[in-house]
Amino acid sequence: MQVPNEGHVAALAFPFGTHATPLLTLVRRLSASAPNLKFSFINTSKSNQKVFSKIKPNDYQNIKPFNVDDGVPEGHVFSGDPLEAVELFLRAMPENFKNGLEGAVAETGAKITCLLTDAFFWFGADMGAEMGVPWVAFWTAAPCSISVHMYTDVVRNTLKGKEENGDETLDFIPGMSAIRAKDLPAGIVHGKLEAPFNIMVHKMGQTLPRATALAINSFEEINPTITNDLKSKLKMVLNIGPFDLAWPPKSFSDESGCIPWLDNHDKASVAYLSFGSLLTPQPNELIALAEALETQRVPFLWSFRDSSKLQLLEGFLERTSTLGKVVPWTPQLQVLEHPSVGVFITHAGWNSVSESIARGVPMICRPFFADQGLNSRLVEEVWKIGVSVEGGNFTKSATTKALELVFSSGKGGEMRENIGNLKQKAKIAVGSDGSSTKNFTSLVKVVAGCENA
Ligand SMILES: [O-]c1cc(O)cc2[o+]c(-c3ccc(O)cc3)c(O[C@@H]3O[C@H](CO)[C@H](O)[C@H](O)[C@H]3O)cc12
Ligand SMILES: O=c1ccn([C@@H]2O[C@H](COP(=O)(O)OP(=O)(O)O)[C@@H](O)[C@H]2O)c(=O)[nH]1
Repeated sequence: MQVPNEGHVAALAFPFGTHATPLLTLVRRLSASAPNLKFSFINTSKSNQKVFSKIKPNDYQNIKPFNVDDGVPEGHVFSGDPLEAVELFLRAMPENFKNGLEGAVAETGAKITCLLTDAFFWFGADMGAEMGVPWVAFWTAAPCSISVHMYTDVVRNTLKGKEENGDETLDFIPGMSAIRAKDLPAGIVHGKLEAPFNIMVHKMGQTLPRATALAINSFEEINPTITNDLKSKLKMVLNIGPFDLAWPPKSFSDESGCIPWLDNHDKASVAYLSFGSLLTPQPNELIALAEALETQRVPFLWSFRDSSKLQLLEGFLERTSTLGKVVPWTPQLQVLEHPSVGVFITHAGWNSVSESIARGVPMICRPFFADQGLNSRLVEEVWKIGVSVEGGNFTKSATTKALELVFSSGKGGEMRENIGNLKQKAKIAVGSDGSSTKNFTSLVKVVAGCENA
């Protein structure tokens, strides 16, 4: 594809959770398709160090990181509340990004020709308008969750006064008839509606119609009804994923020897556990998980990021040293790809759910916050490719029941068939004539400033 324009794209990253990593992957994909473009990746220093440390300098020749203020005062002592860093950052926006943009233009000598931001940053609409450039919003979660944020006012008005136990369904929103009020992210109908993060996400839902394009790390066929509804409300909706299928990493690191360990196990026999980059279950749930795995003698590979909590499992780790393996981090894509992995016990973060679908691994979901409840509901009730933990948190009995369901029941076989079908649809979407491939071509044209994208 001919992309004639010299251009300078500013990418603005949300530095928490797994947001900056997929945005950098997208920027790298765009840079590979449009080598004439310059990219400035504007993010906090801490998040830039994390995401750029995972790739080789040769992999980002036209991409330059710029660091912005994270809003944390000099000498600040954190309370331990994970929301504190997020709210300090939100207070620094959008001034910190305006300063970042000025720095990028000054250093490169090239004015910005396209604004590509995490979809959270609703102010991209005003910034793009002031600069006279397209604003492309990038949503790193599922189409379903962006939809509920666009319908927030409708949800609030429709459910007002009706919500008792959260079982009310959103059948008044296209594609949402299986979703309950209790599955929604906080800040829509439950939680602190006026908390800074929830105000930001509410404004996002109201402002997205001003975006030139909304890019999503998903594929149209995963939920056609929601995709078509979003297309009826937005200028351009471009599902361009799953990224890890569309643009697979060339290499990976397996410092803990996960793959050789999996090689010694039978097909579909291992439970893989991971709760993303932010979360570790509470002690009682960790112990319940361990008891279920040990009693059921299920081989397990456990990505356990908070080493300070490992001592909770001391006896368990000794007794199960020949049954399971606990590591601080795994090459998750390659682990899910391995034929020995039979189930993914997950928090249902979108990247993890998408990666599990792309590799055909059924899930046991234990959502904690944000969009995880939504994703878990889609897994269990819409796509029928896994289960949510009964009662909402890990107990020995609920975990045992979920493991038996996936590994040993007819329903488990149905889940494997259903996720195999979704995996096939994902592969077609990223194929040479697939919907995600076509959408990515359109996105390159928008970002490169080509007319009639
Ligand atoms: O890192 C985060 C810190 C925080 O205080 C709030 C969130 O919220 C969300 C979020 C909220 C609402 C929604 O509809 C989607 C996401 C965060 O997004 C994370 O996105 C991941 C995909 O990139 C994944 O879906 C995780 O489950 C989300 O936590 C992060 C934070
Ligand atoms: O041991 C691990 C655990 C997680 N991940 C990756 O971390 C991301 C987690 O993103 P997700 O959206 O699931 O959750 P979040 O981190 O935002 O809570 C996914 O891409 C996983 O492949 C990984 O590579 N190794």
